[in-house]
Parts: sequence; C-alpha cells; structure tokens
Amino acid sequence: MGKTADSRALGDRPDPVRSFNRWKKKHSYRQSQKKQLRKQLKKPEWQVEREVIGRLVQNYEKINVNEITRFSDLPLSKKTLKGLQEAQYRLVTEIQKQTIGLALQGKDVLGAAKTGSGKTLAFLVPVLEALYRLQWTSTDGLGVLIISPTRELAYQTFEVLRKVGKNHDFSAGLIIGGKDLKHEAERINNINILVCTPGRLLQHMDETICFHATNLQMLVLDEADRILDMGFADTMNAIIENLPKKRQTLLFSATQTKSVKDLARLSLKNPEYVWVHEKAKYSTPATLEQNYIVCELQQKISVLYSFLRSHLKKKSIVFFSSCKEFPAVNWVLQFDCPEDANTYIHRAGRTARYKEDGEALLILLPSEEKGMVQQLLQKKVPVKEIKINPEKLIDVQKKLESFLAQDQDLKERAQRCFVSYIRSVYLMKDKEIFDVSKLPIPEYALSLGLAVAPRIRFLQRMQKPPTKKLEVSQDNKVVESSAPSLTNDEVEEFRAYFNEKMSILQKGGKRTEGTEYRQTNGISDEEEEEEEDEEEMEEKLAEAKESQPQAVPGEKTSQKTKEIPMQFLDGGEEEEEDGLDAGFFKVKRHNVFGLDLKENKTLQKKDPSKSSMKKKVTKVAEAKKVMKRNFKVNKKITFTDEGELVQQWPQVQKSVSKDNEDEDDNGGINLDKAKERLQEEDKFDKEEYRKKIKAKHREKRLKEREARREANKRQAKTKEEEEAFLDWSDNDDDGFDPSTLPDPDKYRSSEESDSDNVENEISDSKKQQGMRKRNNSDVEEAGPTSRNRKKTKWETLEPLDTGLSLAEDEELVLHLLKNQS
Ligand SMILES: Nc1ncnc2c1ncn2[C@@H]1O[C@H](COP(=O)(O)OP(=O)(O)OP(=O)(O)O)[C@@H](O)[C@H]1O
Repeated sequence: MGKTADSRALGDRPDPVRSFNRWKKKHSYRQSQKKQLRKQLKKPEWQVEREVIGRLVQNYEKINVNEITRFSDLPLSKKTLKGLQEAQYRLVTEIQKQTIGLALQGKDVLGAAKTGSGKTLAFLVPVLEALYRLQWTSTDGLGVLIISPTRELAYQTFEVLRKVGKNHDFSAGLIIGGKDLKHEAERINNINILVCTPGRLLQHMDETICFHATNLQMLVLDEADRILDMGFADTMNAIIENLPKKRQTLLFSATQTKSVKDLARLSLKNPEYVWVHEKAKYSTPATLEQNYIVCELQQKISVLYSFLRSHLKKKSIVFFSSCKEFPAVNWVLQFDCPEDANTYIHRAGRTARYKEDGEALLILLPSEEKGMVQQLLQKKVPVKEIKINPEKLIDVQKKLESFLAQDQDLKERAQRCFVSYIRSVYLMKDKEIFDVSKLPIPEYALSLGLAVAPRIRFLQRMQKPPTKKLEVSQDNKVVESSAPSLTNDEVEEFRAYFNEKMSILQKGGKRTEGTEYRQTNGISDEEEEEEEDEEEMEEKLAEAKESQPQAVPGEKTSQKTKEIPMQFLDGGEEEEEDGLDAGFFKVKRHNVFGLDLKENKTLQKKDPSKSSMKKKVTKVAEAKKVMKRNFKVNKKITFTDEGELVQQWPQVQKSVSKDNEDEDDNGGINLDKAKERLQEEDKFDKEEYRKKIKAKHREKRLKEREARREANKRQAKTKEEEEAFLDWSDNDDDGFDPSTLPDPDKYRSSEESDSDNVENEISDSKKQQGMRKRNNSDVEEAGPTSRNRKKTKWETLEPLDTGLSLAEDEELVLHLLKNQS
C-alpha cells in the first residue's frame, strides 16, 4: 500500500533531474539543428561585403556637400573610417568636402586649393574606396597610381596612405628611386597602390619586363601643376601612353588649373573643376604672413646668417635654387628668387599648414623686385616689403674667408655654391627678372669668402659680343641674324641634365674611371666634374642653338636647379649666443646698405677675379677644334733590327681580336661584338701594362742591387776611416780640432742626394704603395749605418783646444791629412 501510495505520490511529482535531462537533450538537439540551418544559410563574407558596398554606392548619389562636416557623413567603408579616426581625422576640410563625393561617384576631378588645405586626404580616401568597391586583391596587380613631383612629397603621401589605409588589405609601395632598380622591380608587381615620382615610374615602365598597368583603375596627379612645371611634361606623356584610357583621373594642385593643352594629354572625361578658394581674397593661407626684402647679391649671405641667428629657436627652411618639398616649418626663407609666382606659393606653403600660423620671407635683388612682386600680386599673394635692421646685420664675409682658407672642402663647397647660383640664374626663363649679365659676380664671390670668382666658361662665352651672321634674305638683301635664343624645351632639357649632374655631385657619386690619373695629376674629382659639366653644357648649348634658331616667346616654364648645401654656414653659429631678438627686420629705413655699397665699390676696384675671367683654352677644347677641322695625324714609322715595320705614332691598338673587326663592317656596328672586343682589348692592354711594370720593376731592382753594392763598398771604406780616427783619438788625450777635417755635411749631403735619387726613381715608377714601401726599406738597409753614427759623433764634438801653437796645429793637421790619403 504504502508502496502504491508512494509511487502515486512520485507519479504526481516527476523526477526533476530526469525531466531536466530530457529538456536538455531536446534543447541541444534543437540548437544544433538551428546551427546547421544557420550555417547552411550563412552568406560568404564577400557576399556580405558586396551588399555593404552596394548600399554605399547607392548612397553616393545622395551625397549633399552642404551636409558634410565629418568624414563619417560620407558613405565610406568601415575600414577607411576607422583608419581616419585612428589618425585623428574627423572633420573634413573644404577641399575634402567638395571633392571626395565627386571622386566617389567615379568622376574625373581637378581640385585646386591653397597649400596645406588637406588635398592629400581628398584623393587618398577615394583611392581606398575605389579599390575597396572592387574588392581588389594583390593578385589584381596595380590598381592606383599616385604620381608626385618630388621624392619628399611622394614619401609624405605614402606615409599618410599607410596610416589611413592600414585596415585595408591592399599592398602599397613607394617607388622614388634612390634604391636599386632590381630590388624595386622584384616587388613592384605585387603593389596595388603605387606612390611614385615620374622619372622612376617611367624607368620601370621601360626596364622592368613584367611591370604593367593594364588593370589600372585610377591615376592621381598630386601637385599636378608642379609635375608639369618641373619639366616632366615629356615623361608624363610617355607614362600616360602606357596607361589604359578607361580609368578615373584625379588632379590636385595648389594653384589654379593648367592650360587646356596640359589637360588634353591626360584625356580627362568631363572633369569636375573644384577651386575651393576661387573667391578668396588671397591664394595663400590667411594664417601665412609673407614679406620680402630687397638687398644686393653680395649681401645675401650676411642677411641669411643674420636671419638664422635671429631665429635659432624657430624651425626654418631655406630654399636656395631648389624647389624640393620639406615637412612643415615655422619659417620659410626663400633665399633665391623663385622662378615664378607658383613656385613661390609652393615653397611658402611649407608653413602655415592646416590652420597653423607661419611666416615666409623672400629675398629679392633690386633687379628682381619689380617683376616678381608684380607676378605675386597678380596671383593674389599678399607680400609686403620690409627693411632690414642694419644694426642686426652681421657681415660674415671675413669669417667666411677665414673658414675657407682653413678648409679646402668648405672652399670647394663655396665654389660650387657660387657656380650653382650663377647657373640657376642663367637658366631662368624670365629674362626680364633674371639677367645673369647684371649680376655683380666678383663681389658675390667675395661675399662667399672666395677671393677669386670660380671660372664659369658658359658665362664668359655669353659675355663675348654676339657674333652676327650675315645671311642673304629671299629678296637677296644681306641681313644680320641675331644670336639664336633657346626654346623652353631646350632650357628644360638643360635643367634636367644639370639636376641629374648636381644630384650625382650631392650624393657624392664619383666616377672611378680615371681617378688614378686625376690623383697623380693633382686634379680633384670636383674640379674635373665641374669642368666636364661646363664643357658638356657648352656643347649642349651649341647643339641646341644650331638646331633651334628661334625662341618661342611668351611661354612659361619653371626651373629646378641645384640646392646649395646649408652646412655652408655651420661654422660660427655655436660659438655665438643663442636668440638675438628678432628685431632684424624692425627698422623701416631705405638704403640701409648705403655703407655696404661703398665698401663694394672699393671691392670692385681691387677685384682680383676679373683677370680670371679671361677665357682659357683647355686641351679638350683644342682637341675638339682639331677634330672639327678633320686633320690627319702624321705617322711615325720605324724599322726593327729584323727589318720589321713598326708604327710608333699614332699608337696602334694591339688587340688580340683585331682580326674580327672586318666582320662588323657589313651592316653597322654589332654592339655585342664591339663590347666583347673592347673587353678583350682591355684584357690585352692590362696584360701589356702588367708586363711593362714587371720589366720596370726588374730594372729597378737591378739598379738598387747595384746601388747597395756601391754603398757597401763605401761603408767598408768609411768604417776603415772611422776606425783609424777612433784609434787615433784613443791614443792621444789631447785631442785635436775636428773643424780641420773634411766637412762631414758635404759628405752626407752628397750621399743623401744619391739616396734621394733612388727614391725619386722609385716614386717615378708610380708603383703600388706596398711596392714603394718595400723599396724604401731596401734603400734604408743599404744606407751606410756607420755613416749616421759618424755624423752624430761629429755633431756632438766641440772644437778642441789642442794646447799647441798655431804652427804646431798646422803641422798636426798636415800629418793627419797625409795619413788619410
Ligand atoms: N581633415 C583633416 N583634419 C585634420 N587635419 C588635416 C585634415 N586634412 C589634412 N590635415 C592636415 O593638414 C596638413 C596639410 O594637409 P595636406 O598635406 O594634405 O595639404 P595639401 O593641401 O596637400 O598641401 P600642399 O599643397 O602644400 O601639399 C597635414 O598636416 C594634414 O595632416
């Protein structure tokens, strides 16, 4: 009963453990079913992404520029937004607000905005979004090309890209040269976003076999105006030829759109022009204070020094003739007048970036003032003239003179700086502003601490009165044709040429060929290069003038020239006190340099450099003249003892491969064969040279052996003499007067000259250092050691008083001399 009652009771109350277990089983079954179902239903990631992209693209059309204040107001991918936020970019700038939407919509955009207004992000955000939209992967290759005019700018852009795009999976690369081309070539194919400079890019297009841009989606020209201004027009044309026509193009610059001609080459499709500061009163940032001063060329270096001394605590950047880009600074000092207003704007734009303050100072020569200021005002650049406070102006000429006298390297730098400046003025297109013939050249050299102005042959040539050709016109009248001037392209070509040259010099790139010759002849590499530069420049000028008799008037080009190293002034700064007050520009008084001008007149009188301006005829120039005249060189032929004919002059190349030469005559030059032959000839020459050197060495060794033998004989003789003398002195305590004996110095010097001769002969043979050392030691060993001992003894002996009468002394001396002979 009890049991029945119990079981009923249990039946009323189900076992909670059992029911929980049952429930648990059912639940987990249901869960796993759901999970499986979800798994079956789950979309692949790419599909989800596609949907997100789809929604974003739909929103592109709805972008309302006026409603955008933050990046998050734009339909951007989460990855881009995250990157922007992490880099602390939240609010958009005006150019970003106005162009990002258009670029997202796939339009070609031409954006212009003042310097430092955020153009970089205005194109980088659409770049990231474009590849994201296409779900670009590394296997898709190059998707976006960003071209910058300078390495520095490309690097800065790349850095921003790295920061903002770090959440995306694209690969990005920076190709700006300076590295091994091969090293770059190995990596370039895996790059999705390539930031580069035009020259290097074209080099890869030409030389890297598997590099192509067939999949390119977007081309960005950063600082488009600079790219075209800096003489890259031809390079750009060649690059664009290699790009697919179907692509999006974005152009950004700090100055307004370029001419239609320039834009045509980019084959833009209905581009959107965005010039955010079109209505602005000024084309430069409002926070940028811009001034200029006028001073004579020979005072500029002192002005620079005084300026730097007054602003030691500020970050300053000094532009010489270059237009390179640098990071943001407080002060921009344009030491040399920029070639045009656009260049000025770009340089000044290195300060006062993104709402920051900044100051810019431009130094102008009196001859540059009118033209340059006019240009700047036309471009809505508000520059004001200020005057230098003469009390704060420190004349550094004497200091520089003494630095240069002590340091040859510094002197060479000053010389390069001098030549570089004159060249840059010479190459300036706007001859109304830049007239090299009006520069006070000797005074300028003196101001740099150079007593003599370095020779500038292209200038001397230019300063010669122009030779006027007489031509017969169509109506048979004799007319005078003036000296032809250069076209823009030629000037650009020269610039590119010199930039390359100067960059080699700056990098310290030195040719190894002929170094030995220069060293033995006391010619420094720099002198040599300088000379070659000038010669090549002359040639180029001559060629250009011959081929292009007429200049294209009115066209503007810009200039990119060498940057003068700033270490130039390093010398005196540390020793002086920091932080003179900035009253450097306070006094507004005209003709503050009246005093200095007087000084300059006196300097002009005693100018020593004028004589150096006379044209020197170099051997190279002479040789060229001879070649032009087609002279035939006389031959000198001699006979050997065996009756063989031997041509002594001009020397005949005795190459082993000479016989093969004829084979090439059939059709032009076979370069590979020629190369091979040259290598063989080179080997042959080296072998010949080695033989000659060996023979010379053998001859020298024989001579030395002979000399040693002679020396040993002499040594033996001297020893006998010395012993005789010592014997004698030992035996006679009274001593004697050594001055009565033959002059030991005469003896020594005659021997010394002998040994010198041996040494000279050795050095004349121009052998390797080790060889020379060995020979010297040989000579020393061969030298009569006893002779040295003897000399020391003579030197330490005092004239002795024999205590005898003069007549007795004489007798003694005669006796001694007799003994000697
Ligand atoms: N939205 C933003 N918010 C905050 N800072 C920004 C923003 N956009 C750009 N900047 C900052 O402003 C500065 C200038 O930007 P950027 O270099 O893009 O200017 P730019 O117009 O390209 O100048 P330039 O023409 O002289 O090269 C940079 O320091 C950048 O970090």
